[in-house]
Amino acid sequence: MSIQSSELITNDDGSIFHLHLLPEDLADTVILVGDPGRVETIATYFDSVELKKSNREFYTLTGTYKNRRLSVLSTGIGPDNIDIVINELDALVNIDLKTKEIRKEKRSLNIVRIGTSGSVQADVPVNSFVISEKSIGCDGVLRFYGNAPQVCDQDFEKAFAAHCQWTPEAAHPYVVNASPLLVSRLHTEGITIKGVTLTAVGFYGPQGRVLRLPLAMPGINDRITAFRYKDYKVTNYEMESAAITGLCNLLGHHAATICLIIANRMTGAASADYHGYMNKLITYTLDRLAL
Ligand SMILES: O=P(O)(O)O[C@H]1O[C@H](CO)[C@@H](O)[C@H]1O
Ligand SMILES: O=c1cc[nH]c(=O)[nH]1
Repeated sequence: MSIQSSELITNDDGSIFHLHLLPEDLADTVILVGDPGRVETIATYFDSVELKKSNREFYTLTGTYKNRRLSVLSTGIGPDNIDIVINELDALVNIDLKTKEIRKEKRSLNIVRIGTSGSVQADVPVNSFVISEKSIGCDGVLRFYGNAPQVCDQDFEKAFAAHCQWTPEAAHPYVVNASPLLVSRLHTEGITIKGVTLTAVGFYGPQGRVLRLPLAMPGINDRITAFRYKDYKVTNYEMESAAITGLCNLLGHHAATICLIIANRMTGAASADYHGYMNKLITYTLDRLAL
């Protein structure tokens, strides 16, 4: 049965609606970044570039690094964009865009986010590299998908919401696991830290920042810092990891996030050399993916 044109929109050239990509434009390993400028930075390390396409905040570049074909794509900021990006990446590989029929043989992509992030633990300092072994989604995106509970750790969710006194007026947090294969490929003892990443739906209030507006959950960051579940503690805040991981788990793709800590919310420190360390994180990650 084919999907209606209103549900899966394509452009005049046959490309998918927002990403403006054709199936052949995409490598099996896709690096996601928030900032379109970071796509160009990553490409400076490539041996060759075969394609550049952009629409809105979605800038895609495909090329090779040490003979491995990779695509790099900017998502812009926030989990709402992730709903678009992951559904469209999946459609590119698992739906025939001409007939709009779901393919019988499914393909799995490796999707790795390279991001920036704020630490919520004094012992996870600025300039460290954190791999999100688990992500806690406070964004609500996954809650719109009927089979979401199948990929969520509901005991962890309940413990987190109870400890943090999470308001029922905000979306109930969901907890998802990164691909163990990608986590072990990206992790090196002494270089990366495995952690639990909180995906917020905004940068200010949703990450407990107060400028002129009071918080609905005062003291939330202290409760997040103190939270423990089994051997886990929350390490960092960003804005995409849980939505990427949750949707990839539902759709059968492998996903992981690795972030540079640019701010420490507990000590008040900010990275003095964010771009230098981002370059180090990029080359580290490219080398791990090229193995
Ligand atoms: O540096 P990127 O990848 O954009 O990631 C982080 O930075 C943005 C906020 O400044 C959010 O997208 C957050 O997730
Ligand atoms: O504190 C931070 C830093 C980067 N990105 C975020 O989302 N939060």
